[in-house]
Amino acid sequence: MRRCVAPLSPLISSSSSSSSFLRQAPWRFNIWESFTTVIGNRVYDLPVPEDNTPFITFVLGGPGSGKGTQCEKIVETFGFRHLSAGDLLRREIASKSKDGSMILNIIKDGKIVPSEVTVKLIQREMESSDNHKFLIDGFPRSEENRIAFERIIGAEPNIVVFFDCPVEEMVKRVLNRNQGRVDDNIDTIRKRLKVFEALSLPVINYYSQKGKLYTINAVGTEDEIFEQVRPIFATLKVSK
Ligand SMILES: Nc1ncnc2c1ncn2[C@@H]1O[C@H](COP(=O)(O)OP(=O)(O)OP(=O)(O)O)[C@@H](O)[C@H]1O
Ligand SMILES: Nc1ccn([C@@H]2O[C@H](COP(=O)(O)O)[C@@H](O)[C@H]2O)c(=O)n1
Ligand SMILES: [Mg+2]
Repeated sequence: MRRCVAPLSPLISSSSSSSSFLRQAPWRFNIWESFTTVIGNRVYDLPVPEDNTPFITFVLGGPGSGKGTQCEKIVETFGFRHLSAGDLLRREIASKSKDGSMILNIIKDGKIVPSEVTVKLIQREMESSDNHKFLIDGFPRSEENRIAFERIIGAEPNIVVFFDCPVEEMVKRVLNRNQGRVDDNIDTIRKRLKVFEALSLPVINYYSQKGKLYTINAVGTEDEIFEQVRPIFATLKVSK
């Protein structure tokens, strides 16, 4: 069935905000319809759930590859909810929660926070969200992250988008970011790149083998890169 609806937000927010959807089996999440949605004067095909089942996109890539930048564009164009694992962890530090200082030390060292901590933060955001189309940015960073998500959330990603960027470009972008992040210095960047290669690349390969991976060449202007991203979301249709 195809319907023309505008604006986007009423489509994706729903009256019943059940938190039990996360506990359902992932193979039940495949009932989707395609709607034609008008945003401004442009028309896109969007995946729209028939009910409140989540549509989960993992967004992966090395430090500074442009995940956060492209997620903002996906949110603007396709109305997803953006959950950055790094931002959730930084919020814990800022709120001085019991895990805050442990998280800060790990981030300064470029290492990975225990999976249970990160997944619980993601779970809280997912369960309280009216929007069930999620971009989970910077997660999973390791096989341990991936397995903890499957165990705690009880779901797998529908798709995985990987921003493939050369190391020199990532280093240049991070060093120019200027957002006052404690990990945006050359020593921590080196450590993060090692962690990316040793722990994150195996996860990317895992999703490639499962046929869920979309690889984006992350070199170019932000707009050029988004033109590679756009068709992934514009044509997503999950058949009944
Ligand atoms: N295509 C691009 N060309 C040049 N600079 C870019 C591009 N995309 C993003 N940037 C800039 O590079 C920096 C890193 O981008 P961003 O924060 O989106 O990366 P990230 O993958 O989320 O990194 P991290 O994993 O460290 O959070 C930012 O300052 C951003 O403005
Ligand atoms: N799944 C994750 C994600 C992030 N971290 C820690 O946060 C740092 C910053 O993450 P960004 O995505 O904002 O770059 C990262 O280097 C890790 O220390 C994590 O532990 N687990
Ligand atoms: Mg980021």
